[in-house]
Amino acid sequence: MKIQEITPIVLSSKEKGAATWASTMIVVKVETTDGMVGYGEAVPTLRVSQVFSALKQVSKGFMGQEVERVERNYHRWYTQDFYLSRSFESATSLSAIDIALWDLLGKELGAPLNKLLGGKFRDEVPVYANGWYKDCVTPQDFSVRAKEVVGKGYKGLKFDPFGAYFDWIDERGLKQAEERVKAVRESVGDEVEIMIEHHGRFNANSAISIAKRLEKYNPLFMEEPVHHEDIEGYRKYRSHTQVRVAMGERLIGLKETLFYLREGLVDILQPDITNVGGVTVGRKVASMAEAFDVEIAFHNAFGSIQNAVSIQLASVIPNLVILENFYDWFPKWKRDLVRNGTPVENGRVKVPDRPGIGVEVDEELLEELRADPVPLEVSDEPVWVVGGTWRGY
Ligand SMILES: O=C(O)C(=O)C[C@H](O)[C@H](O)CO
Ligand SMILES: [Mg+2]
Repeated sequence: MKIQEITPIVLSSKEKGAATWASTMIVVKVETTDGMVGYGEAVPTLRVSQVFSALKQVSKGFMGQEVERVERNYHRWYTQDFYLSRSFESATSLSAIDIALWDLLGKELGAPLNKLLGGKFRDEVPVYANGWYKDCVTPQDFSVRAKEVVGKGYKGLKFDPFGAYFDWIDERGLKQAEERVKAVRESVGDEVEIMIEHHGRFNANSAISIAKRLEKYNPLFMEEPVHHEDIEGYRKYRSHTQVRVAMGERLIGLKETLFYLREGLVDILQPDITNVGGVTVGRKVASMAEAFDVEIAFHNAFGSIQNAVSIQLASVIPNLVILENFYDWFPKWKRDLVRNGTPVENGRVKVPDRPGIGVEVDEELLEELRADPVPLEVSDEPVWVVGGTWRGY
């Protein structure tokens, strides 16, 4: 079965999500000479028009190739693109096409992705909630909302308590962050995991002060405490704190990931299948982390195709700790796009056994939501925060 057509499709709707980046989705549709269709997804955040164009370029490396040779097809583009290790746009395009090829392979064989990858290690995947704290500003807001989330059965919650602070945090910012975290901890009790999202925005000294203030609330991890590329900052943070560090959502390849692992900068790795290199590299990265005794918590913040493939991969690896989940805080259209949903029950998602990545896309809705690949609007609140939280009180 050969690749006949690769179509990037930008989806958008006026319905707001929990975050600006979540208002758009980039889907890739791959059609074969046998008339089969597979789906993948790429990252939109402030890159919609660039990723759309990159997909057109990367697709050229796949046209006419045999679907079944996923590793070889991946390597074909790895061979071609001199700047792949430096291009987020190329990496996410390659990842999206790779996901669609695995989807097709599963559909051709009538097997779910988990079977192609060696079978389920677990029948249900534990997930944590993100996106739940839209518009939360005061400790009281966080406390009330956190209780609702736990009421839905979630056993883990992630949130960013730092408001509009960036690079540097002062005493007032530390106090506000602590009050918010304390409010959540008191509201959910000791047995629910809380995860502190820093969005990679502090210098090392600020991040260290934060860790010292917040460690008593027993967070499962501190996510991206310093800027992604701040290697010296990570080293300093590691040598001055006792907390667990999670990072990895911006990693765009196997060897870049090896660097962070070998340097001992991370305890819980968060690769994103839609930019680390699809299923092909996502699986390798998880195994490499396993050899370093590092656990996996896949980053899973974008759309329903990413969610489906992340559940499949999370079901097969032995070193999964927990999977990110926005499903209950997606705008409705993202849930509707896929006919067979993956609801969260008791903090877990049942692993679907449908062929491929396990989604049946509503093609009519896909056409209705199709939008032009235009740049996203930029406001004072950065696109990467959960909406309405870039504020102090
Ligand atoms: O879900 C997370 O961990 C995030 O950090 C969400 C990000 O803001 C999002 O991935 C930006 O693209
Ligand atoms: Mg993050």
